[in-house]
Amino acid sequence: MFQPDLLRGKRILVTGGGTGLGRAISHRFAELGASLVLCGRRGEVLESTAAAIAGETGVPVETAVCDVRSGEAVDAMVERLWATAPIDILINNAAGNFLARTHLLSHRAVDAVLNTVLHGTAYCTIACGKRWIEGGRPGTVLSVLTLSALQGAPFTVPSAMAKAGVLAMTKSLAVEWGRHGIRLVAVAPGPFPTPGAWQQLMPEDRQTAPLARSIPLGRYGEHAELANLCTFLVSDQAGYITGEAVVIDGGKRHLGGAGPSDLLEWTDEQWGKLRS
Ligand SMILES: CCCCC/C=C/C(=O)SCCNC(=O)CCNC(=O)[C@H](O)C(C)(C)COP(=O)(O)OP(=O)(O)OC[C@H]1O[C@@H](n2cnc3c(N)ncnc32)[C@H](O)[C@@H]1OP(=O)(O)O
Ligand SMILES: NC(=O)C1=CN([C@@H]2O[C@H](COP(=O)(O)OP(=O)(O)OC[C@H]3O[C@@H](n4cnc5c(N)ncnc54)[C@H](OP(=O)(O)O)[C@@H]3O)[C@@H](O)[C@H]2O)C=CC1
Repeated sequence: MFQPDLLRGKRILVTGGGTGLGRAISHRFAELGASLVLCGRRGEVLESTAAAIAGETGVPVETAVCDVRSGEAVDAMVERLWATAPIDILINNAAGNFLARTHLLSHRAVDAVLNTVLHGTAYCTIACGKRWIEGGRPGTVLSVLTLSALQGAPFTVPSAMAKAGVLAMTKSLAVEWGRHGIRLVAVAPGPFPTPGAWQQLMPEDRQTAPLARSIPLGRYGEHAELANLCTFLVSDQAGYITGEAVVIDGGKRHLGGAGPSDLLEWTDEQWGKLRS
C-alpha cells in the first residue's frame, strides 16, 4: 500500500515504543525504511523490542531509557540523540492510565497520569521543536490521543484531561511552528487490544458487553490499521496536514450522537411488531 522506501532517511523517536501500539507503529515505520529510537522506562523491554524489529526489518533500532515525566531526563536524552543525528519525527505515545472513581484519587494518582501524558509530551515536543527551529530543520510531531480527548471519559478523567491538553498543544503549535516547516498531527484511537491497556482498563467484568453495542463496526481496531494511519500522517505525502487529529475508532465516537444504541440489538420480530 505504501512505497517500500516511504520513510527511508527519516530518524524517528517513539516514546513508549517498547510495547503495544508504540511497538506496532515502530515496526511499520522500520518496514518502510525509517531508523528508530525507542524510548521508555524499562531497558530490557526496549532492548528486546529493538532486537526483534531490527532482526525482522534490517534497519537500525536504538533504545533510550528515559522517564518522560522528568524534563531534565528528556532534555538529556534528546541532546544525546542529536549528537549522533537529528530526529526528523517525534511520536508522543508514552502514557499511563487506570480506571478509578475520580473523587477518590490522591494527588499522586492524578500526577502519575498528567505528568506522563501531558508534561511528558510537552517536554519531548519542546526538546525536539527548539532544536528543529534553531537548526533551521523541518520536523513532524505525531501524538497518540484517545477518544476521550474529544468527548471526555468518566473513570479515566486524568487521562482524558491530559490527552485533551495534548490536542490543544497540537493545534496551537501547528500555528506557532508552521512557518518553521514543523507539522503537528494526532490520532485518536478507539479500543485496540494491548496487554498494557487491557490490564489497566478492561477487567474481566467489562469484557462481557457485546462489541456491536459499543463499536458500530463490531470489532476492535487492528494494530496494522493504526500503524498505517500514523505512517501516512508522518510521511511527506501528508505534508499539507497540520493541527489535525484523525479519529480511528470503528465509528464508536458517533454512537451517542447517532441515536439510541439499544435499537441495534432489536430482532426482525421486534421491528415487525413496531411496524404493525
Ligand atoms: C479500553 C480502551 C482504551 C482506551 C484508552 C487507553 C488509554 C491508555 O492510555 S492505555 C495505556 C495503559 N498503559 C499504562 O498505563 C502503562 C503505564 N502505567 C503505569 O506505569 C502505571 O499504571 C501508573 C500510571 C499508575 C504510573 O505508575 P507509577 O508512576 O509507578 O505510579 P505508582 O504505582 O507509584 O502510583 C502513583 C499513585 O497513583 C495511585 N494509583 C495507581 N494506580 C491506581 C488505581 N488503579 N487507582 C487509584 N489510584 C491508583 C497510587 O496509589 C499512587 O498514589 P498514592 O497511593 O497516593 O501514592
Ligand atoms: N490500546 C488502546 O486501546 C488505546 C491506546 N491509546 C494510546 O496508545 C498509546 C499506547 O498505549 P498501549 O500500547 O495500549 O499501552 P502500553 O501500556 O503498552 O504503552 C505505554 C507505553 O508507555 C511507556 N511509558 C509509560 N510511562 C512512561 C514514562 N513515564 N516515560 C517513558 N515511557 C513511559 C511504557 O513503557 P515503560 O513502562 O517501560 O516506561 C509503554 O511502553 C498510549 O498513548 C495510549 O493512551 C489510545 C486509545 C486506545
